[in-house]
Amino acid sequence: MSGAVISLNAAAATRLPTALVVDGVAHSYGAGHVLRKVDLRVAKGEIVALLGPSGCGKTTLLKLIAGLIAPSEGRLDIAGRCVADAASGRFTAPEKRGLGMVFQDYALWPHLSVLRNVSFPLEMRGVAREEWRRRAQRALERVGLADYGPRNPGSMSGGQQQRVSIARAIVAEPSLVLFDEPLSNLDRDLRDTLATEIAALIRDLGLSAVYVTHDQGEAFALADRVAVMREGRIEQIAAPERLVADPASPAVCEFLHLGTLVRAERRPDGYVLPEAGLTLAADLGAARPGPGRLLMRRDAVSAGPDARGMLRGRIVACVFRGDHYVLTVRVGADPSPGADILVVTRQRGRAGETVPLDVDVNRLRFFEDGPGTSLQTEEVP
Ligand SMILES: Nc1ncnc2c1ncn2[C@@H]1O[C@H](COP(=O)(O)OP(=O)(O)OP(=O)(O)O)[C@@H](O)[C@H]1O
Repeated sequence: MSGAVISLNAAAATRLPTALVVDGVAHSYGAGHVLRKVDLRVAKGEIVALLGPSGCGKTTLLKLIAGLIAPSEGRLDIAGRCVADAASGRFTAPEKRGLGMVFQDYALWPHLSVLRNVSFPLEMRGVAREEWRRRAQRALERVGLADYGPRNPGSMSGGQQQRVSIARAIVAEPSLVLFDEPLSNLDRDLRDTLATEIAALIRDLGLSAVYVTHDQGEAFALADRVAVMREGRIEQIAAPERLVADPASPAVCEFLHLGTLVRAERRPDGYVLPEAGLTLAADLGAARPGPGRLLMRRDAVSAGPDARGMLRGRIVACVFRGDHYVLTVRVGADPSPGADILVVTRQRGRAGETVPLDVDVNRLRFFEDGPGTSLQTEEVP
């Protein structure tokens, strides 16, 4: 996206308060809660992605922010103004919240030209004709569609239509832009390009955004912070690098595919893996002993001719990933059922082959059992 920049008045921008505050917000569509006391703050100029599996409540949270539904508990502030408060019954209609929205299905009016689709939010506010024409044209230039104003949206590709809806979302320079899986109908290459462009656009314009996706790559490419959601809660919110380096729970490890999670018992002299019937020796000093899950990051386990062979395992599967192979290696002494560990290698492995493995115990991460830890033990490569 290139062209003229629609810029916020810098002095006004610095005076704006936090873009969004979600305070103890809960929601249910009927019997069960689909959102449970969610807290979230989005700073001015920040992009936060809501990432999580289907049904975890991402869209419900976005709809609450948009004003398409009302919270059953809690309060929402946008740009320092309360827009919903369950306790007092306060509720501001969506069109009065000062938001831009981009949906998965573009939501363009087929009977209006591209320019009129983009100018619609300005026309609704009573902006004079010359002014809305000029600003809509600038927004189209900003998304790389300067010459498309007179066209009909139906005659454009999916990617172009989504650019039109992005132009419409930013034309009124809202303090907050909401994105609901905007790229999921597009092919992979276009998704990567548009994700980068959306992030640059939001930053150039000094806007803030909440971006719903179930695609980790997309979330990591464009967000300053990513909120990993699970079962109606935010399990962890942090910068992408921090999520990977310091995951808060087994569920976050599973969702982000950070490695293999195996059941383990932590003891002062190492980790006992009951499924494999073996112990990984490590000096764990004063760490509290007990049962839990052990994250074996892919880069914590190595296989191949140079491995000293702390463990031995049998290759169960080998998947080629373009520039590396992912082996599933079953470790364990009979009669234990064995534990499957994912290992990244440069060489193809054959199913049935026995391989020596090295484990860097300093790169393991242990999660004590407790409320909230996931029961799922295997990671999908
Ligand atoms: N209008 C509705 N009436 C009843 N239940 C609903 C309604 N909308 C959503 N739900 C339920 O609320 C839960 C959360 O749905 P939500 O759409 O927020 O999840 P999501 O994380 O956005 O999922 P997806 O990625 O599949 O869109 C799901 O169990 C869903 O079935």
